[in-house]
Amino acid sequence: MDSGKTARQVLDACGGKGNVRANAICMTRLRLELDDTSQVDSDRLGTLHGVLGVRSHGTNGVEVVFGPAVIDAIALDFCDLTGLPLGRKTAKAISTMTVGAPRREARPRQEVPRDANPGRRASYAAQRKANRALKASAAAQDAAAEARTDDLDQLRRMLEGPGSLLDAADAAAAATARAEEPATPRLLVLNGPNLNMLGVREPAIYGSGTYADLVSLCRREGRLAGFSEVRCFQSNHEGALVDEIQAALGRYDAIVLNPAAYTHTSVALLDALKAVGIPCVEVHISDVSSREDFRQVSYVRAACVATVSGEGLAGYGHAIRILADALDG
Ligand SMILES: O=C1C[C@@](O)(C(=O)O)C[C@@H](O)[C@@H]1O
Repeated sequence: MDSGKTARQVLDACGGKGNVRANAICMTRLRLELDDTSQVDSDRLGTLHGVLGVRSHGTNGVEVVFGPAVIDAIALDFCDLTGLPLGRKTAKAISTMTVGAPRREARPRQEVPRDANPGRRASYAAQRKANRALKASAAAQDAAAEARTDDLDQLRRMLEGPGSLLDAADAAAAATARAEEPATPRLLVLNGPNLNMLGVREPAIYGSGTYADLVSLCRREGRLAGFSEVRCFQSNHEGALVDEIQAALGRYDAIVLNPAAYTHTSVALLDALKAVGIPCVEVHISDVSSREDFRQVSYVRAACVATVSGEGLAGYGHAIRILADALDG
C-alpha cells in the first residue's frame, strides 16, 4: 500500500488541510478533529484502499479505521501533510478532545506561511520526530484499551487472520479453482537394481540402450500418451523403491515398474503396490518366461494390471500406453 497516497486521499475526502484541526492515532484509527464535518465525503472515504470503516465521533470528530498493519504509516504521512503534531489518544482522552476544545484558537499556526517562520517549522519537525519515537509505546497502550471495547476491531478480527471469514473465503476460492482444474494424469516410472547399468550390463540380454535412453523414451512416450508429468526413479535398494511407491499416493496416477531382481523376491514391493492402489504395469526388458526357473516367479504381478515382457526398452512405451488407456476407460 502507498501510505502517502492514501493519506492524501483521506485528507481530500475530509475537506483538505484547512479543515483539519487535530490528528491523532489510535490502534486502528486515524482520529480527526475537523472545523466542518459537512465537508467530509464519507462515501468516498469508505471506498479508499485500506479503509475498513468510517464513523463520526463527538461534535466535530471523524474516525477513519484502517488495519493495524498500515495505520502507523498512514497517520505519519497524514500529519506530514497537515503539518499538525500527531496526537496519541486513549478512549478517554479523545472524548475530551472532541467535546471541549475551542474551534479556532487551536490552529493559529495555519495562518503563518511555513517559509516565513523557519524556527517554527523546525519546532514542528522536532515535534513530529518526538511523536514518532513515542508512537510505538503509545500504540501498545492503545491496543490494551481498545481491544476491550472497540466493535470495529472485533469486526476486523472476524475479517482477518487465521480462521477468519476472509480466510474461509480464500480457502473456498482455492478449492473451487482446484476443482475446476482439468485432470492432468501423472506417471511414475520405477526401475530396480542394476538397471542403471543398462548398455553395459549383459547387452546380449538387455540390449545396448542406456538408462538415460530409457528415461528419454519414457518421457517422450508419456507425453504422447497424455501424461502431464513423467517422473523416472531408479534404485538398487528395495526400501527406496517402497518409499517411492508410498510417496506416489495422491501425487501420481499410474506406475510403470520394472522391479528387476526384486521381481522374484519382494513381498515388500507387492504390499506397497497394494497399499497405494495406483494402477501399475510390470515391465521386463528380457523375456523372463524363457529364462531361469527362479525368474518365473513374480511377487508384484498380483498387484499389476498387466505385464509386458521381452520387448526391450520399447516395452516401457507399451506399458505406458496400457496405463493411459486404462485411465481413459
Ligand atoms: O534385473 C533384471 C531385469 C529384468 O527385470 C528385465 O528387465 O528383464 C529381469 C529380471 O529377472 C532381472 O533380475
